[in-house]
Amino acid sequence: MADKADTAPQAPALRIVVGSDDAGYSYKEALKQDLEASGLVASVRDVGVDADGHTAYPKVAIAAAELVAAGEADRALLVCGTGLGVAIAANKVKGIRAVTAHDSFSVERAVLSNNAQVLTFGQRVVGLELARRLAAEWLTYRFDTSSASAAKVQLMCDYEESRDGDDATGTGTASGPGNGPGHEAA
Ligand SMILES: O=C[C@H](O)[C@H](O)COP(=O)(O)O
Repeated sequence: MADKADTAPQAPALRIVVGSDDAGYSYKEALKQDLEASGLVASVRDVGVDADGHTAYPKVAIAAAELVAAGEADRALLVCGTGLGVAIAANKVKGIRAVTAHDSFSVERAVLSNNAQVLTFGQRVVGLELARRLAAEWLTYRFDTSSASAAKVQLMCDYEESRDGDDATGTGTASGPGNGPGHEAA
Protein backbone atom coordinates (compact mmCIF):
# COMPACT_ATOMS: atom_id res chain seq x y z
CA MET A 1 0.00 0.00 0.00
CA ALA A 2 1.64 3.22 -1.14
CA ASP A 3 1.05 6.50 0.63
CA LYS A 4 0.90 9.73 -1.26
CA ALA A 5 4.22 10.86 0.14
CA ASP A 6 5.92 7.62 1.02
CA THR A 7 9.22 8.78 -0.36
CA ALA A 8 10.34 12.30 -0.97
CA PRO A 9 13.71 12.50 -2.67
CA GLN A 10 13.30 16.23 -3.17
CA ALA A 11 12.46 16.90 0.47
CA PRO A 12 14.77 19.11 2.52
CA ALA A 13 17.62 17.25 4.16
CA LEU A 14 17.11 16.46 7.81
CA ARG A 15 18.94 17.75 10.86
CA ILE A 16 19.37 14.72 13.03
CA VAL A 17 20.40 14.21 16.64
CA VAL A 18 21.92 10.89 17.65
CA GLY A 19 22.37 9.60 21.16
CA SER A 20 22.79 6.46 23.20
CA ASP A 21 23.73 5.10 26.55
CA ASP A 22 26.72 2.79 26.90
CA ALA A 23 24.57 -0.19 25.90
CA GLY A 24 23.85 1.45 22.55
CA TYR A 25 27.15 3.14 21.94
CA SER A 26 28.58 1.05 19.12
CA TYR A 27 25.34 1.13 17.11
CA LYS A 28 25.05 4.87 17.65
CA GLU A 29 28.52 5.32 16.24
CA ALA A 30 27.83 3.14 13.22
CA LEU A 31 24.50 4.81 12.51
CA LYS A 32 26.05 8.22 12.91
CA GLN A 33 28.60 7.39 10.21
CA ASP A 34 25.81 6.32 7.86
CA LEU A 35 23.82 9.46 8.55
CA GLU A 36 26.83 11.68 7.97
CA ALA A 37 27.33 10.02 4.59
CA SER A 38 23.70 10.37 3.51
CA GLY A 39 22.53 13.02 1.08
CA LEU A 40 19.21 13.05 2.92
CA VAL A 41 20.88 14.40 6.05
CA ALA A 42 21.82 18.05 6.48
CA SER A 43 23.59 17.67 9.82
CA VAL A 44 24.23 15.20 12.60
CA ARG A 45 24.55 16.26 16.21
CA ASP A 46 25.78 13.75 18.75
CA VAL A 47 24.57 14.22 22.33
CA GLY A 48 26.59 11.27 23.63
CA VAL A 49 27.64 9.07 25.11
CA ASP A 50 31.26 8.97 24.11
CA ALA A 51 33.41 5.84 24.11
CA ASP A 52 33.87 5.73 27.86
CA GLY A 53 30.64 7.50 28.77
CA HIS A 54 28.18 6.10 31.27
CA THR A 55 25.41 8.68 31.14
CA ALA A 56 22.07 7.09 31.98
CA TYR A 57 19.74 6.68 29.03
CA PRO A 58 17.05 9.12 30.22
CA LYS A 59 19.50 12.02 30.31
CA VAL A 60 20.71 11.40 26.78
CA ALA A 61 17.22 10.81 25.41
CA ILE A 62 15.78 13.92 27.02
CA ALA A 63 18.67 16.06 25.79
CA ALA A 64 18.10 14.83 22.25
CA ALA A 65 14.33 15.21 22.41
CA GLU A 66 14.62 18.74 23.76
CA LEU A 67 16.68 19.72 20.73
CA VAL A 68 13.95 18.39 18.48
CA ALA A 69 11.20 20.02 20.51
CA ALA A 70 13.04 23.33 20.39
CA GLY A 71 13.29 23.16 16.62
CA GLU A 72 17.06 22.84 16.62
CA ALA A 73 16.82 19.42 15.00
CA ASP A 74 14.21 17.68 12.87
CA ARG A 75 14.58 14.17 14.23
CA ALA A 76 16.47 12.05 16.70
CA LEU A 77 17.82 8.51 16.39
CA LEU A 78 18.49 6.98 19.79
CA VAL A 79 19.91 3.65 20.89
CA CYS A 80 19.95 1.86 24.22
CA GLY A 81 19.88 -1.82 25.14
CA THR A 82 16.27 -2.35 24.10
CA GLY A 83 15.31 1.00 22.57
CA LEU A 84 12.53 1.18 25.11
CA GLY A 85 14.07 3.35 27.79
CA VAL A 86 15.20 6.06 25.40
CA ALA A 87 11.74 6.10 23.80
CA ILE A 88 9.98 6.42 27.14
CA ALA A 89 12.31 9.20 28.22
CA ALA A 90 12.05 11.11 24.94
CA ASN A 91 8.27 10.93 25.14
CA LYS A 92 8.38 12.87 28.40
CA VAL A 93 9.40 15.94 26.42
CA LYS A 94 6.44 17.98 25.30
CA GLY A 95 5.67 17.70 21.62
CA ILE A 96 7.75 14.59 21.10
CA ARG A 97 6.48 11.36 19.62
CA ALA A 98 9.15 8.68 20.03
CA VAL A 99 8.82 5.06 18.98
CA THR A 100 10.90 1.93 19.09
CA ALA A 101 10.74 0.10 15.76
CA HIS A 102 12.75 -2.86 14.54
CA ASP A 103 10.89 -3.67 11.34
CA SER A 104 10.49 -1.86 8.07
CA PHE A 105 6.73 -1.36 8.16
CA SER A 106 6.76 0.09 11.67
CA VAL A 107 9.56 2.49 10.72
CA GLU A 108 7.49 3.66 7.76
CA ARG A 109 4.31 4.07 9.78
CA ALA A 110 6.15 5.80 12.63
CA VAL A 111 6.61 8.71 10.26
CA LEU A 112 3.65 8.43 7.90
CA SER A 113 1.01 7.52 10.48
CA ASN A 114 2.36 8.95 13.71
CA ASN A 115 4.62 11.79 12.62
CA ALA A 116 7.12 10.50 15.15
CA GLN A 117 10.23 12.62 15.22
CA VAL A 118 12.22 10.16 17.29
CA LEU A 119 13.15 6.60 16.31
CA THR A 120 14.84 4.28 18.76
CA PHE A 121 16.66 0.98 18.40
CA GLY A 122 17.79 -1.64 20.87
CA GLN A 123 21.36 -2.74 20.36
CA ARG A 124 20.61 -5.94 22.29
CA VAL A 125 17.53 -6.63 20.17
CA VAL A 126 18.19 -5.92 16.50
CA GLY A 127 21.14 -6.80 14.28
CA LEU A 128 23.37 -3.96 13.22
CA GLU A 129 22.82 -4.41 9.50
CA LEU A 130 19.05 -4.37 9.94
CA ALA A 131 19.30 -1.26 12.10
CA ARG A 132 21.38 0.44 9.44
CA ARG A 133 18.89 -0.49 6.73
CA LEU A 134 15.95 0.70 8.82
CA ALA A 135 17.66 4.00 9.52
CA ALA A 136 18.30 4.48 5.80
CA GLU A 137 14.63 3.83 5.05
CA TRP A 138 13.54 6.17 7.83
CA LEU A 139 15.35 9.04 6.13
CA THR A 140 13.19 8.73 3.03
CA TYR A 141 9.85 9.29 4.74
CA ARG A 142 8.13 12.59 5.34
CA PHE A 143 4.84 13.04 7.13
CA ASP A 144 2.05 14.28 4.87
CA THR A 145 0.10 16.97 6.68
CA SER A 146 -2.77 16.52 4.23
CA SER A 147 -3.08 12.80 4.92
CA ALA A 148 -5.86 11.18 6.91
CA SER A 149 -3.29 10.47 9.61
CA ALA A 150 -2.84 14.16 10.38
CA ALA A 151 -6.11 14.55 12.26
CA LYS A 152 -5.26 11.55 14.43
CA VAL A 153 -1.87 12.94 15.32
CA GLN A 154 -3.56 16.24 16.08
CA LEU A 155 -5.72 14.52 18.68
CA MET A 156 -2.57 13.64 20.60
CA CYS A 157 -1.26 17.17 20.27
CA ASP A 158 -4.56 18.58 21.47
CA TYR A 159 -4.60 16.29 24.47
CA GLU A 160 -1.08 17.28 25.38
CA GLU A 161 -1.97 20.95 25.11
CA SER A 162 -5.09 20.45 27.21
CA ARG A 163 -2.99 18.83 29.95
CA ASP A 164 -0.64 21.79 30.29
CA GLY A 165 -2.62 23.52 33.00
CA ASP A 166 -3.02 20.28 34.97
CA ASP A 167 0.64 19.71 35.55
CA ALA A 168 1.90 21.52 38.58
CA THR A 169 5.48 20.55 37.90
CA GLY A 170 5.49 21.61 34.26
CA THR A 171 5.98 19.33 31.29
CA GLY A 172 9.39 20.39 30.06
CA THR A 173 11.14 23.38 28.69
CA ALA A 174 10.43 22.81 25.04
CA SER A 175 8.37 25.41 23.29
CA GLY A 176 7.51 23.64 20.06
CA PRO A 177 7.02 20.25 18.53
CA GLY A 178 10.11 20.24 16.33
CA ASN A 179 8.28 18.71 13.47
CA GLY A 180 10.84 19.01 10.78
CA PRO A 181 11.98 21.42 8.14
CA GLY A 182 8.73 23.19 7.55
CA HIS A 183 6.62 20.34 6.30
CA GLU A 184 6.24 17.73 9.01
CA ALA A 185 3.97 19.48 11.46
CA ALA A 186 0.68 17.72 11.99
O1 LIG B 1 15.67 0.73 28.37
C1 LIG B 1 16.80 0.69 28.91
C2 LIG B 1 17.94 0.29 28.14
O2 LIG B 1 17.82 -0.98 27.59
C3 LIG B 1 19.26 0.44 28.86
O3 LIG B 1 20.25 0.41 27.87
C4 LIG B 1 19.59 -0.63 29.89
O4 LIG B 1 18.95 -0.33 31.05
P1 LIG B 1 19.21 -1.22 32.36
O5 LIG B 1 20.70 -1.23 32.59
O6 LIG B 1 18.44 -0.52 33.43
O7 LIG B 1 18.68 -2.61 32.09
